Amino acid sequence: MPAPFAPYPLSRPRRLRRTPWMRNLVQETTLSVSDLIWPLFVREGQNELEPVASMPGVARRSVDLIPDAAAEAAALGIPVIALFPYTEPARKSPGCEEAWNPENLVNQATRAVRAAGIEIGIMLDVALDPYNSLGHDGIVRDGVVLNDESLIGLEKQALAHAEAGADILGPSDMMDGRIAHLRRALEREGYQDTAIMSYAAKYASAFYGPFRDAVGASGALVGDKKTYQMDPANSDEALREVAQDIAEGADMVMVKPGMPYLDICTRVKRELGAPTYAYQVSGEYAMIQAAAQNGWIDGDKAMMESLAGFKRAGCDGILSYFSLDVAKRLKAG
Ligand SMILES: NCC(=O)CCC(=O)O
Ligand SMILES: [Mg+2]
Repeated sequence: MPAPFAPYPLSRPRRLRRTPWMRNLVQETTLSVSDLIWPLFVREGQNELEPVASMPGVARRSVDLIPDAAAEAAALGIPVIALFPYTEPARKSPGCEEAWNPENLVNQATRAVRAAGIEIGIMLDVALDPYNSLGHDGIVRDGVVLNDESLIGLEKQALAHAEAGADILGPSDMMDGRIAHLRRALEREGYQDTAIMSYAAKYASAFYGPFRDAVGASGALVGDKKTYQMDPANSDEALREVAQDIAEGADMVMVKPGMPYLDICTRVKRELGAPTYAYQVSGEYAMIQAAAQNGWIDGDKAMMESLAGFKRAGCDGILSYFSLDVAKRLKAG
């Protein structure tokens, strides 16, 4: 039989796929528990564990339950948890003052984890949307999301989070100049060791829907976020955004969402070489869970494959709602 292409039969790629040990030997990337950041939702009350309907398997926990979740993550080797608040509507305002309340939910939860002596990193978002009655990440006046005025609030929020004990701040607001502004404030106030993981290339995406449900922001948002989050059509612009945040003092950078933007992850890692993370956002999680619940895909396998994709694309780590399940699977081997 004639060879269908020149190297065959000298090259038979299937040789390297014959057995599990051979497949392990030639595996190019590995997903490890140390790649994972686990987002958790915090709510008011005592001993409350409230499922989020649009995110099967995800719940909002009252502050008192956060240390147990953190301890479980730490025991599995997950390096970082990220805390997000479900803010009661009565605590939201156009001025977003709850964002820098030392006693807001994420600050309380951070202190509770610290008080319990759990060895795990804590990341807190810096953005005004969970606290804004208008649902936007910055201060709104006459229908416009104001850039420089928003930085003043973001600075107060960042300092309150650093004071509460956050190890990593995640500015997710996409205002221009926020990283330099926050970095200077942190230096000035003595928080020089507080790391910044910038949501540097954050797209105006339809995949955030379930998250807004989880934090109670779905009803609040007036209009859309296209004047500050990026156009999904753009790639070079992401490189400029990320380079700017690194120059302004970001220690780590993030691409968000994840799966539809793996090309951006690859470019950012290759061209800028910074510690690069992807956020596998709520809509990506919900798609996999919904299909799995319908029996249309094997949810566990799809979960592991989706995270392997981030590593192959060049990411150093992933924020994923699957983190706990992934860590358990990796431990089981
Ligand atoms: N700043 C954090 C998010 O906006 C998360 C979005 C999502 O999971 O859909
Ligand atoms: Mg920017």
